[in-house]
Amino acid sequence: MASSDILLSVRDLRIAFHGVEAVRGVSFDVRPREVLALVGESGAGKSLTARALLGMAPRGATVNGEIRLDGSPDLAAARGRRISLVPQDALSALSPVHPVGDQLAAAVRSVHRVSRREARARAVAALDRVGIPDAARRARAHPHEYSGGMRQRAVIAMATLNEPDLVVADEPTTALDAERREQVLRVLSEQREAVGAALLLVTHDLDVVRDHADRVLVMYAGRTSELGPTHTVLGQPRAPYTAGLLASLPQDGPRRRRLPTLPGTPPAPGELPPGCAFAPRCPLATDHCRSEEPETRELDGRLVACHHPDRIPDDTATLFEEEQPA
Ligand SMILES: Nc1ncnc2c1ncn2[C@@H]1O[C@H](COP(=O)(O)OP(=O)(O)OP(=O)(O)O)[C@@H](O)[C@H]1O
Repeated sequence: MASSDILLSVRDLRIAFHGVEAVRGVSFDVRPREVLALVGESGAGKSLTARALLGMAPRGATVNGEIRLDGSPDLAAARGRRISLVPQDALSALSPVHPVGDQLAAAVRSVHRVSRREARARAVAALDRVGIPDAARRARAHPHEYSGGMRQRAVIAMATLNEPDLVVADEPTTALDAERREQVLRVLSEQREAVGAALLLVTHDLDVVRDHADRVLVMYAGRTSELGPTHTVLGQPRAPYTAGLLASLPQDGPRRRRLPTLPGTPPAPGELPPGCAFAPRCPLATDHCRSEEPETRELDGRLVACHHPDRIPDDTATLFEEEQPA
């Protein structure tokens, strides 16, 4: 693939706390305008990975590996301009003491040499674009005067205002109810497309991945479990962990199933088992899995880290299925 097809490249990203790695050598590319979803259970390292792209690793974290934007490792100037963040909690992105419109106008002026009046007009237009009703008046209100969904839309307006190349959205809808979630994801998708940005979308929700992502990176215990086009990975997973996540989704059908069907919990960073970190929860695990961690390799149009990807049945749900007596 030509390098111009790659907007952002991440190679062997490792993030450690006190010498214990929570992200253990993750590599992926983000292509211009694509939506790449990062999924996995809590603690997989999704947020750490996403925030490392913005230089926002938590205090005490040691970050190693290579992150390049358009081939350049010098990301300092790009962060906040060419790469922007939509966080889980809009209140963490907005100052409580300034009107929302002022904050958006300040973001405009941090990048463009325009008058205050022009910056303000762009801020109001951006709020209008994300569906804030009566945007000119609302621009004068403070964040606490907005509903949760409106605040999240205002943050999307702020994150796309300066036409970044990449938006990083870290669980952008977790704090919202189901109806608002759909609305906020739609607004995010519209604004991203309008400015021509790529999106790295951190989520727990495979339905969101299916509906919004071109490709998906499934993370487990700080590593890549599976990475490839969404329809390939979710349509016919080759990592038992992906199959387990899919099996845990509520499904329609004649058979009633107990949920969640993926047994156990992921290991904490300092408590990894020997071999494959997923082995203690994996119905396919062998002695080989319990002694040697699998490398990622290419298979059927995706990357997968598993010693036995060929043993996954076509009907992947049966791998973890627990039928209940009717
Ligand atoms: N500030 C921190 N100090 C120490 N360890 C941390 C810190 N932040 C994260 N970790 C460790 O890294 C692991 C991965 O964290 P991360 O926030 O990336 O998980 P995640 O996949 O985004 O989970 P969630 O879906 O719950 O947000 C955590 O389980 C924790 O062990």
